[in-house]
Amino acid sequence: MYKVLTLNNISVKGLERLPRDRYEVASEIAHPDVILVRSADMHGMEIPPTVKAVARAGAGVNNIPVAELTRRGIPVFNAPGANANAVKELVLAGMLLAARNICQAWHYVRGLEGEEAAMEREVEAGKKRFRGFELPGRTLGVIGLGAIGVQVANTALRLGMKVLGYDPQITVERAWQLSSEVAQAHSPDDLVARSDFVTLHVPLTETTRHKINAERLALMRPGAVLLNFARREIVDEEAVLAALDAGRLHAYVCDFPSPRIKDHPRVVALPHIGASTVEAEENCAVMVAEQVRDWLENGQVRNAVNFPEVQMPRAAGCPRLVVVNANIPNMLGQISTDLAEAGLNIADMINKSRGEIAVTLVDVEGEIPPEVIERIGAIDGVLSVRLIPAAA
Ligand SMILES: NC(=O)c1ccc[n+]([C@@H]2O[C@H](COP(=O)([O-])OP(=O)(O)OC[C@H]3O[C@@H](n4cnc5c(N)ncnc54)[C@H](O)[C@@H]3O)[C@@H](O)[C@H]2O)c1
Ligand SMILES: O=C(O)CC[C@@H](O)C(=O)O
Repeated sequence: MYKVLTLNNISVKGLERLPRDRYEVASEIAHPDVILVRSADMHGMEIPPTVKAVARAGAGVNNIPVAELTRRGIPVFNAPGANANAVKELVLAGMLLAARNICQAWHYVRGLEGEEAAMEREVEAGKKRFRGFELPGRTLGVIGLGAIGVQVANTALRLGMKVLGYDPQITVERAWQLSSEVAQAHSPDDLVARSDFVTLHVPLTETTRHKINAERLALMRPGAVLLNFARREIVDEEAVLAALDAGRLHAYVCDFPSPRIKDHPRVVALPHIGASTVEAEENCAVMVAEQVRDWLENGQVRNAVNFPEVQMPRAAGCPRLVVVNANIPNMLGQISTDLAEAGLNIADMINKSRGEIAVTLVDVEGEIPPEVIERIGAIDGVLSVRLIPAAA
């Protein structure tokens, strides 16, 4: 029985992919094999030695100690693209909220008092304060052209906007998806200087922390709108408040409230609901549940942020060894020598590496005695070795 610890609410649709006869899932469970998480902060958490995988039912993994888990030979899975449409829709809503001053106007109306005729007079008198602007012809700058950024860029074009993009590490897959009408910005400075709206879709890393700071805000067009549905720390909040107060920035729309920004009249801060749709929660949970299951039951890796992709069909009737090892010379040689010395024949084998980690799958003809597994586990550089019984 595999034990799965959930640190946040995970959609039932995903959990249903883990059959109850083989998986026990709970928010409190000793000796977990897997941890399923959304936004809970795992930095500083003691991660038990039984853990064989951590899975983020979402995109960002900045709440997970990925480097430490990599050193321990534990894959961290996520769900690339599974919540991208949900975030895209909220970004579009955010552009309209800012362009038409919708939150401020709504707030104004909720403060109105009195009888119908008086209220009508106040409405007509007050509405000029909320005059906005339209999207067609305006320029949207998208920083980060991954799953979300590409969808935001392509949809903005369909709304009649001009779109600039910046992503020096765009993948081939995303480049194929991106409309050829999206113009390339030469740098973040170039992008912010030429945009009426700037939207951020990069992961939080040391490189992206405070990507939008006072210097960059000073380059933005007067009256521009900044949207941040990526992570709070990508923006320097103090600098944003100063730009709003100076009238440079028209609005800051984000998914990350903090005490210092949430009440500013030109800030719209939502409670991290970018991925909070039924569809996105299901997509993410289903994707990571299936990936975790494939890892535990077949040793195959899909969508891990720290492990190589590894796929090998099961050889009929053969148990499988799953070895996680350091990406150094002669690991395969030592593993196959141990098997050969035990008189075991290898039916199929694959070895894939990424950075400091390699994964080796070996399908072996016949039973593998525990002492052979122990010997492989003791090879210098092997981080873990698991035996998966022959597929039924
Ligand atoms: N608000 C929410 O609920 C919510 C939901 C999903 C994702 N997110 C956040 O949005 C981020 C992006 O999500 P995604 O699914 O598009 O991820 P993704 O991995 O598909 O795309 C990220 C893109 O950013 C690019 N990038 C990285 N560093 C960059 C830099 N310095 N400059 C320009 N581009 C850079 C990468 O090349 C990649 O193409 C996530 O990491 C997460 O933090 C928030
Ligand atoms: O799980 C959530 O609700 C937020 C997810 C989002 O921040 C992500 O990075 O995918």
